[in-house]
Amino acid sequence: MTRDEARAADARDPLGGVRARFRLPPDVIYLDGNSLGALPATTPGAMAAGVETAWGNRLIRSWNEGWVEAPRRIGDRIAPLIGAAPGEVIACDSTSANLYKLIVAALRAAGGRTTVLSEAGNFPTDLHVAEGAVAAVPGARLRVVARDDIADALDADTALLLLTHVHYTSGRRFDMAAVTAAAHDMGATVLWDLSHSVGAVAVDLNGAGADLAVGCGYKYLNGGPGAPAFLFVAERHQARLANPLSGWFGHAEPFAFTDDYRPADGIDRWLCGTPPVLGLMALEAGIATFDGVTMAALEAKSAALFDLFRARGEAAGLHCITPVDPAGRGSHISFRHPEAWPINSALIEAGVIGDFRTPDVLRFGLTPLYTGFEDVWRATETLGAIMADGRWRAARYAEKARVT
Ligand SMILES: Cc1ncc(COP(=O)(O)O)c(C=O)c1O
Ligand SMILES: Nc1c(O)cccc1C(=O)C[C@H](N)C(=O)O
Repeated sequence: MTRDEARAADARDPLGGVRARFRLPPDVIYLDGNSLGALPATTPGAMAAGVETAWGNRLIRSWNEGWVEAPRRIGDRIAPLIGAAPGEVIACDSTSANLYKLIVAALRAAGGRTTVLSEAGNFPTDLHVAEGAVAAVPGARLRVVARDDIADALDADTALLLLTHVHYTSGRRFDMAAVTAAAHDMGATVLWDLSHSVGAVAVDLNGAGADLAVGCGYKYLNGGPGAPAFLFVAERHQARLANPLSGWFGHAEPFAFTDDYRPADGIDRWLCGTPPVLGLMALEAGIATFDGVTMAALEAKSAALFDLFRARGEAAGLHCITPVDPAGRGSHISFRHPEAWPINSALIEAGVIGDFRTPDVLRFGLTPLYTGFEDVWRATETLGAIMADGRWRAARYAEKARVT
């Protein structure tokens, strides 16, 4: 594809107009929306109004004017993006905290089964939180096996299978329906981490018979740094699972101010403390960037961006580690190169923002709401130039940053 052909592809892209829903700096090509989504154009105004009017003028009255329902309202807006029904999703806490709540709850309801099974190389917080969660449930243990050994490791003691749907480095995607069915055949519950899936690929939790899920608000949902996360509990599990973080916002009647804890019916019981209202405002504006956009359209564009990136990245001398089959991957593309760190640093200096994942992965987010074909063409042109002229060998690119 030539640059003109990339421009032509942008001109006929049905999602081309959606880019205007974002404020992107003109001097960079942003390919890290899989880690921190771009700023939606409406977010500054929504936040300013929320601060000045709702907080500044309406003050505490705002709790009854939309604030207290925000976790549930926003959960219901996330639901269609992940194949969930209204009342099955709530926006709250961080992904890590939501993992803890659901892992402990699932273990306590597992009828004597004691094992949480997960994948070696899963996103660290999933394994770290699982380690802490099993320590909180007497007799429970965490078993971590290689991806290819998961099916065989499911057994009569598996209480919970904890997997990340789209892997954060390789981008490999599990077949949610098949894995869920295999776990159910063994009598286990499944908890899916959708952090790299929500807003990136079509997810059909109920179609797959999924039990539990969590996911991030600040990546493809464009909710802003540290945005509230979300959790999903299938309707059929809602009455039997208890939130171990039994805070007052998950109480049936928080404002009855009782000494005893009585959980709310339905998804509201997964709240713990006072919702972070300002963060929820930004998350709501982020989710609105999906209005009128189908996941099928996003997936189709992501696949086309991927093909262009892969061909030109490999031509530049990098080895693509993300599966070629669109059904087997998410919406980012990763390459392996022993000098991934300095190459990524040189790219950032040249205005192409992707990221590095230890030890040797270069990762680029393809976010079809605001990434175009010419962006990919220019980014890979820059990558090719950096590889050809070897500028990444300069000493300054070797310096490590605190956050990668
Ligand atoms: C798979 C996965 N789970 C969880 C998280 C993050 O969790 P938290 O938002 O609690 O830091 C990330 C990214 O940070 C992730 O990639
Ligand atoms: N949450 C992050 C942060 O606070 C700082 C830097 C990066 C992140 C990320 O989201 C990392 C991301 N989950 C990943 O897949 O690598």
